[in-house]
Amino acid sequence: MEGFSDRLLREHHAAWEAMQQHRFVVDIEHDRLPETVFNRYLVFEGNFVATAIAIFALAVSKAPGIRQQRWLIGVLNALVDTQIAWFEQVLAQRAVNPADYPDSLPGVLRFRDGMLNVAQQGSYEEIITLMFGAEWMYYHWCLRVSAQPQQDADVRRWVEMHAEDEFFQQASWLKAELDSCAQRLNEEQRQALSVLYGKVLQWEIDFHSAAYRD
Ligand SMILES: Cc1ncc(CO)c(N)n1
Repeated sequence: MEGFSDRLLREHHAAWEAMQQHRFVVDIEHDRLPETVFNRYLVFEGNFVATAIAIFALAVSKAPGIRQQRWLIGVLNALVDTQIAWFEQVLAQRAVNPADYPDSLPGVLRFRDGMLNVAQQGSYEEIITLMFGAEWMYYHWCLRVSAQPQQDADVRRWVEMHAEDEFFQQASWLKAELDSCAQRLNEEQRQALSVLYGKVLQWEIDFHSAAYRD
């Protein structure tokens, strides 16, 4: 039988494909992403790590048991240590000053506030839907693009970080957890999660488009 996560992928195939073929993704695939776009994206992403920490912390507090909490705390640890450190190092090395790239753009704010509001107001299942939406999509484009070369070592590393087995395990855990959560929901609740998943993909598309603003 089709799992719930595969149902979401099927129901939102058009938005999924729009993200997989987003200008940002295809520019990296063809090794032609403008440096200013990547620098701006790094600032937006670095700021989003703080939001992601808040979202995963809310998931820990709303999780149904210790098994889920143990895994999610591992994710939090990676965000707080490895990810934050990577952004500090890469922004310094590229001499990118976040103040030069204001992130109060509609696409960035909708993504950040949309995700954070759902995490604050919503259920554990909704938070799992958010993060499955973000990570499974990201893993897939990075895996495809990692087969092509990127000259900029930071762009290359960024793609690799999201095509590696560790990130695949994280995205797969969210997928399996969502399938398991959905078994305990009625059809109306599943429909609501499907609507939410569609929003996440659209928020992602708009977030990635925002990096092109000059
Ligand atoms: C904007 C965005 N979406 C998804 C991911 C995957 O974690 C990410 N790092 N950034």
